[in-house]
Amino acid sequence: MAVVQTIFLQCPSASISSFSASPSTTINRVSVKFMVSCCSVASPITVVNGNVDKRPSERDEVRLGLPSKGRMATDTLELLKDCQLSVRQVNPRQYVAEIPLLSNLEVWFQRPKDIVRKLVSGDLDLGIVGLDTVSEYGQGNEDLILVHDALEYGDCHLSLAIPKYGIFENINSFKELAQMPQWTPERPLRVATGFTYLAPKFMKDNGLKNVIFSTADGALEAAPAMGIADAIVDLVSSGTTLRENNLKEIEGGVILESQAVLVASRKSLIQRKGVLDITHEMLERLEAHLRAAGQFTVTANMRGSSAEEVAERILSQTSLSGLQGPTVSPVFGKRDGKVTADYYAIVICAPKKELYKSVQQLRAIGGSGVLISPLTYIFDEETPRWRQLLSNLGL
Ligand SMILES: Nc1ncnc2c1ncn2[C@@H]1O[C@H](COP(=O)(O)OP(=O)(O)OP(=O)(O)O)[C@@H](O)[C@H]1O
Ligand SMILES: O=P(O)(O)OC[C@H]1O[C@H](OP(=O)(O)OP(=O)(O)O)[C@H](O)[C@@H]1O
Ligand SMILES: [Mg+2]
Repeated sequence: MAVVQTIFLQCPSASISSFSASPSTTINRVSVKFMVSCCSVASPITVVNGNVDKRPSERDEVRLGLPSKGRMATDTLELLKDCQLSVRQVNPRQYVAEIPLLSNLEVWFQRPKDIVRKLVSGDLDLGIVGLDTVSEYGQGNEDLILVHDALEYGDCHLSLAIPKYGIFENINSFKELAQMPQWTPERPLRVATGFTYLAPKFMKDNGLKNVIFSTADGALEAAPAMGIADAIVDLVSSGTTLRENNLKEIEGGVILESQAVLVASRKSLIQRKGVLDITHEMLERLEAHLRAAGQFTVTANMRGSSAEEVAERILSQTSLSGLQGPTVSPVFGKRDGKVTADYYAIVICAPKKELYKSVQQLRAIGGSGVLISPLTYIFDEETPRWRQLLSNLGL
């Protein structure tokens, strides 16, 4: 008969990967139950005869992890607010909050990397973080599913950068860097990075063997000038930090393009009650908002002999097609005692980028009184990402 033991580990930043494997190798025919207490959230992992129990922890609430600090934190709350999913947090030091519109959902504010770790461990069901964080801390774990891969903020890329000066002056591509005779087993290329999974993987995948890595939490860009490293792998967005530190990116040196994403645990989506429904609603709202954010509603009046004739004129112009096509409605007036429609009101959606072009095209075909208003949401019949998610889950 199996013996079950419970051990409590108290660790401020416990990650499952740091300890889950070792006990299972030494304990045979004995079940050990660890309680990992981390930021006041405790969840059991049961190791039965060497196998980690992957059942979701016992709780009824669905948990969404949001960044507690850093540049992603405010933008994430703003995006949710724009989707009418405002987060209610009693005070900023409280790590648990709610979205009143989504009952049975708990919001947990966590560091981005801990959101990914807790999705993997089953302590969170959903999370919003940068793709770079999912890739670095998720390490290709198949339990992590990207529900929405482009939330349109937090844009940056993970890149290899080298000095502009010295032996690197004429090196402009990864290939040239890899072929430099300087890198040998005795004197490898020294790379400083906080991305200790993605950076070595990239080097290995691209065949650069003579390389070693050092890690630091911030201000990596200083490492080459300090003589600690030859190159760095770090996030770049405006490129200012690299420029100010005399570093350059090289062709073939981009490891990952990143922006904020909505990520979920596959296990939670399939097994935990309520997760799929909440995910569906969040996805619909996010898609509807993000689609609308790029468009304006344009209304105008046009003289015409029939709705079809007006529609034909509109459809002859490339920037005026709208979502499904223009809405054309008669505007009735009285002429010689008879009710007639000499004018038609038209409503279309136009991409923000093409706004002025749309107005010019409308004028060219006889449009007048052109009104432009912001669009809040565009709900389609079904979001393609939802269909994709269901098929990914085999549902
Ligand atoms: N310069 C940048 N511009 C845009 N987005 C960025 C930039 N740097 C990072 N990000 C995105 O924001 C996320 C959070 O980065 P941020 O630096 O704010 O927090 P952090 O790295 O967790 O904290 P810290 O830098 O204090 O360790 C990153 O994972 C990335 O997705
Ligand atoms: O291309 P840029 O717009 O200059 O941005 C890039 C910088 O932004 C991030 O640093 P952050 O501001 O998060 O500071 P950190 O080094 O303390 O993480 C990143 O680590 C780069 O250093
Ligand atoms: Mg940072």
